[in-house]
Amino acid sequence: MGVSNEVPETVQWNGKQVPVYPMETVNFSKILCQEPEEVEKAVRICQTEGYFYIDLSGIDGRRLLEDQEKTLQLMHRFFEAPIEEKNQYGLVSPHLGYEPIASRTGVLEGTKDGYEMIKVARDEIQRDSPHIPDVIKNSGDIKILENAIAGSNVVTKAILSALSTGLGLTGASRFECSHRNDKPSTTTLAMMHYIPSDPAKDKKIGHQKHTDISSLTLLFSHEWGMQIRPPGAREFGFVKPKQGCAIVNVGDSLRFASGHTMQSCIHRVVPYDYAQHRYSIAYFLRAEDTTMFTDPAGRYVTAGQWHDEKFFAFTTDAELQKQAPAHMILGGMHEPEAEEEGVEVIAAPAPAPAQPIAVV
Ligand SMILES: O=C(O)CCC(=O)C(=O)O
Ligand SMILES: [Fe+2]
Repeated sequence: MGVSNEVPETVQWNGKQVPVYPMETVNFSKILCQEPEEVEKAVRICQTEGYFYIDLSGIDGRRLLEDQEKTLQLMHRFFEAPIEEKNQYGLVSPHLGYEPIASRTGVLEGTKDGYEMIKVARDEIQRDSPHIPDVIKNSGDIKILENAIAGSNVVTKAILSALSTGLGLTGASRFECSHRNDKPSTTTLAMMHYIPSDPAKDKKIGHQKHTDISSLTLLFSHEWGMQIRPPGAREFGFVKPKQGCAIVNVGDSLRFASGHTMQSCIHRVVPYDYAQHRYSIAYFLRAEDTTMFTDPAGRYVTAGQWHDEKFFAFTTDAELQKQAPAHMILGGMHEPEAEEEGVEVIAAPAPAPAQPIAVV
């Protein structure tokens, strides 16, 4: 089934009408029971769109919503702390530690990003003395982070399992078998704070366009700002935060593991209300480091290598990033030409060079 081009709603933003794209909703309680209709629906959505709301408002999911509210309070305390305290360990590895504002390319040409972020890896929180800044490391904090990670793991694993079932995968070919809980991976909880910014004058703005490295991303935010570009769509549009729901994105690893039949969701973040602070929590469920995939260039790579290369492309300066193969930032997803990006027209990605960019 194709993606509908109908956009039922628009909002006035940055001097023009911008679409608000519809998103289907998958019910978590039904997925937990692997109800065939819901499983089929999840598979169809992943193959055609690559994003959906997951309804967590039932008894099985709402404790996770409560965990996220507690995580939000912890984030406020963390982001209000002095920079030396937030940066106590720096960025220990790409999926663990603190990244200050302007560490990456921003959403507009010539800008840096407009968010700071603290990441707590799933593997790390289970160590005796995890690298977590002291400001959020008392026993209550650790429990909150642990609950947020464990709850997000249950939700994303249930979805992954439903997708395996829906595709008729059995035994070792099921997706869960490359996402085992006790095997090393870059799976992580990323907590982000976007600063207020005005696209007309500020130079630290939003979050650049990309697809996620992950297999599945579970995203929580109360504020507007997330924009997606549905497969084949000519422009970015907003997605509405929906009460009782999180957003699920298909990322590159699942796209690759599905033989490139699932859609990786192209998205970015822009300041919706220029005066507003925005907070988001993303759980990136990633494949075991040693999982092998064929990437969009036909290379046989490990999940760990794809992660490191793409992270390097995200954080390198804008000029070098343009030299990265276009398939790196967008996971092999294609965009229609002459796109209108919704903030200003940004040059189409440079043609892919013959060689992939260096591995960090
Ligand atoms: O902040 C958001 O809503 C999205 C963040 C995001 O896309 C990411 O961290 O990969
Ligand atoms: Fe993302």
